Amino acid sequence: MAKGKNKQSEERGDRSRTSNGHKSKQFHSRKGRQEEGAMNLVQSKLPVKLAMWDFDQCDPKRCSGKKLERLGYIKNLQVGQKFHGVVVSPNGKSVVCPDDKEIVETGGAAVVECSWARLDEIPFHKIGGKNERLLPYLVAANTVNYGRPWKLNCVEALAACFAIVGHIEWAEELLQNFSWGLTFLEINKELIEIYQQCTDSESVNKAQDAWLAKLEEEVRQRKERGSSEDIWMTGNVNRQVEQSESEDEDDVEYDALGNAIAKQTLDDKESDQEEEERDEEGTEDDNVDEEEDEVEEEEDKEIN
Ligand SMILES: C[S@@+](CC[C@H](N)C(=O)[O-])C[C@H]1O[C@@H](n2cnc3c(N)ncnc32)[C@H](O)[C@@H]1O
Repeated sequence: MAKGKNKQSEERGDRSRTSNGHKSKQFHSRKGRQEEGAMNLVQSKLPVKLAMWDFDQCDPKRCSGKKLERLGYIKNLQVGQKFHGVVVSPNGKSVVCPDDKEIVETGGAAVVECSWARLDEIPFHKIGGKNERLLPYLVAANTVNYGRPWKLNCVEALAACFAIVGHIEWAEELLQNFSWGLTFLEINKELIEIYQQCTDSESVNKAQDAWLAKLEEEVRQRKERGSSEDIWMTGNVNRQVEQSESEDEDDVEYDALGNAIAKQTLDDKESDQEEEERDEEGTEDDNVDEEEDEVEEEEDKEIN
C-alpha cells in the first residue's frame, strides 16, 4: 500500500521539476496557494466571509469578536472600509430576513465589535454598507447578557443572521467554540424556526410582533391565575428578586424561558455606568471563563 502511494508521490514530485531540475512554475504557484489557504483560515472553516470593525471597547477576554478573530473565522475591517454582505448593526433600519440569503452567501456577514454603552462613539457613517440590518427579537445566551433580548454579542449576532437565512450549520460552527454557545440556538429554537419561514423583513417583523403579543398574553394569564406563588411558572428566582424590587411591574417582560427581565430595546437609554460594568465585569461564573480560556489557549496553539 505504502509502496503505491510513494510511487505516486515520487511521480508527482518528478512532474513538478523542470528539465533543469528546478521546481516548475506550477509547483510554486500551487505551493503559494496552499500557504495562502493556511493563513486564511476563514476560508477553510466557513464557506462565507465574516468581518468586523473592532473598536477595542470591550474586555478582550470576554469579547466574542476577538475570540472569533483568534480562531481565524473573522477578518478585521478598517474604519472607512465598507462591507458588501449583510452588516448586522445597531445602525440597521430593517431586520435580517430569509430573503437576505443570497447577499449572505455571496457577500458574507459583518458586525460592529464595540460596547453597547458606547454606541454614540461609533462613526457609523464611515463603516457599514448597503445592507445594514437589525436583528429581530432573540434572547442572548452569553454569560454577560444572559436572558436579555436584542442585545446579542457578536458571535450570537452572526449566528442569528446565518440561522435566519437558513444556514443553521454555519451558526453551529461558530457557536460551538463557546461553552454557552449552542444554548443560544436552543433557547431561541422555536423563534428561529418561525423567522426561517418568513420572506422579507416586514414578514419577520410581523412574526416578531406576534411572538411578543403571545408572550404578553401568557404573562397576563399567569398574573390572572395568581401563579406568582408557583416557582415553576415564574422561572428564574434571581430574576424574581429583580422584579419584586422593581417599582413598576410594567418594566418587566418575559423571555422564551419564562424568565422575568427588564424591558429592553436597542434605543434604551440605560445608564452608561451600569452598562459599562456589565460589559467589563459581566456576571459570569469564573469557572466558565477559565474553561473558555483553556479552549482558547488550545485553539491558539493550533493556529500557531
Ligand atoms: C455591541 S457589540 C457587543 C460585543 C460584545 N462585546 C462581544 O463580546 O461580542 C455586539 C454587536 O453585535 C451586533 N448585534 C447584536 N445584537 C444586535 C441587534 N439586535 N441588532 C443589530 N445588531 C446586533 C452588532 O454588530 C453589535 O454591534
